[in-house]
Amino acid sequence: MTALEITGLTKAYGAVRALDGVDLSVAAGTVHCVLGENGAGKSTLCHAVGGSVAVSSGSMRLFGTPYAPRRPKDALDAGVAMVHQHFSLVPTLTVGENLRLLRLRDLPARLAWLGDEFGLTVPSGSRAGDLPVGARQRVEIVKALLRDPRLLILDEPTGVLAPAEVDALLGTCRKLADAGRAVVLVTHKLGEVSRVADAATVLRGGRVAGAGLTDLSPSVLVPLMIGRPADSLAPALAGTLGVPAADAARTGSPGPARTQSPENRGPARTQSPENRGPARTQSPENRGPARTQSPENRGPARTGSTGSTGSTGSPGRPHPGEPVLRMRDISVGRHLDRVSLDVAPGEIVGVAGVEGNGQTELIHVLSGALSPDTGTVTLAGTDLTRATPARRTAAGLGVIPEDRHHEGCVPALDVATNLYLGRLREFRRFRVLLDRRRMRRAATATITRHRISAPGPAAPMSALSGGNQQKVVLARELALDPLVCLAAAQPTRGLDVGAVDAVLARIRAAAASGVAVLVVSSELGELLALCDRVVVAYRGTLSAPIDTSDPDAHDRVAHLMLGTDREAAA
Ligand SMILES: Nc1ncnc2c1ncn2[C@@H]1O[C@H](COP(=O)(O)OP(=O)(O)OP(=O)(O)O)[C@@H](O)[C@H]1O
Repeated sequence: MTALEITGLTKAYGAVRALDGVDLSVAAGTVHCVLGENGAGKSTLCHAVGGSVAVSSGSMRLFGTPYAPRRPKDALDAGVAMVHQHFSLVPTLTVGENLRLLRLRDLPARLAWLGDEFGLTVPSGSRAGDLPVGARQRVEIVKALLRDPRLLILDEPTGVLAPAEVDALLGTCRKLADAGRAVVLVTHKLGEVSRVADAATVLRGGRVAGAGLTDLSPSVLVPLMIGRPADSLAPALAGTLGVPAADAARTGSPGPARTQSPENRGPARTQSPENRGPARTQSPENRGPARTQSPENRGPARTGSTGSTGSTGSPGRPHPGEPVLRMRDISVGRHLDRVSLDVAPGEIVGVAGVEGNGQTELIHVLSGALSPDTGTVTLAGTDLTRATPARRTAAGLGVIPEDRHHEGCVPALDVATNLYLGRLREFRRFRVLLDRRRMRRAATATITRHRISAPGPAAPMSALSGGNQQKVVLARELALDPLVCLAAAQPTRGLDVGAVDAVLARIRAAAASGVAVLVVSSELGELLALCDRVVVAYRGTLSAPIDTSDPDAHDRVAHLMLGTDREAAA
């Protein structure tokens, strides 16, 4: 039986054809993945099925019956539930209050059923806005499942989940499918596709590039998604794609080079030292200031040294440079307990950890969204502990927040303004007027350079796909002048594989030009490939830094993340 049959679906936003004659067939009892690069039309397709976007033409059938939802309620009544890319919880209400807004008569019984059947529980008494994004996402999933849908649509649900939560969610998808329901899952992670999908459809530029695919290997899917072969991507992407590093190694692709020179290319990172990419920082050639011509890398004179987070300089590493970012004794409520962290110019330090262990608060302290109870933040000797965002920007601190839809951009403003937020005075005319034409010209160049898929610089941010909104935030922070330190939370979350490749290269280029880089990520493989050192956030504390060239780095970090190192020590 076909659960969902879509024929010739078209949706135009002005000149942009978000969907252009899309056909899709999802069989009952299956999990069907929808893939494609940022802006390919995946969310628009989900919204059309979920009743929140009115299509221009085309038709749908749901379990054999004509289906044309005009609003989300029509979809819900027909048994279609959707988990959106952006959160829909009311942040000021508790989780329980949010769930009661659904007006389901037997809510406690349904919650108990979800707990028994899928192991899904929610912190009913917590304020939704206080939850880490992973927990919020879990509540969104519970909200959708409470309605016991025949068709569940999940638009990139796993980006914010910890590995164990991803496993649980994929298990839930499987159970639903095995019970005769159907699941449409949008994801950028090819590892998830091969684990859970029965079939996949790839969209490209609003059209179907591959329909009903059952060979779900990266070598088949990647070219359909981004128009170039899988082996053109760096193996550092293995973690992000969710494919085993060995898969990437088989493709023989270039290594996680810190610079673009061929000498710096190498094989995939695995746990054995032989398979490590080449020394990323040891040779002076790799550290050179290599200041590129792009505006992203303009900045003050830098040492180009790979510094240290302090305690554990490993043998063979160059003499660490003086840290430029110093966080000292930072405490935030019960989230951070006297945490200290240093990053030197040219160094990439990663913060690993299961979500909810203080990483979010660490970035909030850097962005100024949170004032620490104790401690100081200094950048190049300037105290920024309680500085305004404008002063942080002026000091050269770029911050890419975790929840960029709410914290990183202003959806109602145009793309150009979002690209230059905090720097608008550069485009002033006669001190007061904003020279929009000049700003939009500059924005157009940035849009092209960063391959942002947008109708133009004057388009509202809300018209961009999730991944492209993220690219705008990244482009803005990388373009700070000076850029002394970049703190990026989950910088590749929600990006397609080609964009992840480009973002990692940009972060490496920034470090190569002397920028101190702090990356918070739940992608352990990505952190190990990208960073010089990794510290692990666990229950509000940070571990001593682990050198990523240590052959045991992966295992050590994994143990620290789970707290099992303490058990072993005990
Ligand atoms: N409200 C809107 N107004 C104008 N254009 C829009 C609107 N919503 C989406 N678009 C455009 O439609 C196209 C498809 O967007 P969509 O969000 O469906 O992409 P996506 O495949 O989900 O991308 P991502 O992986 O980044 O989430 C994009 O070019 C986007 O800019």
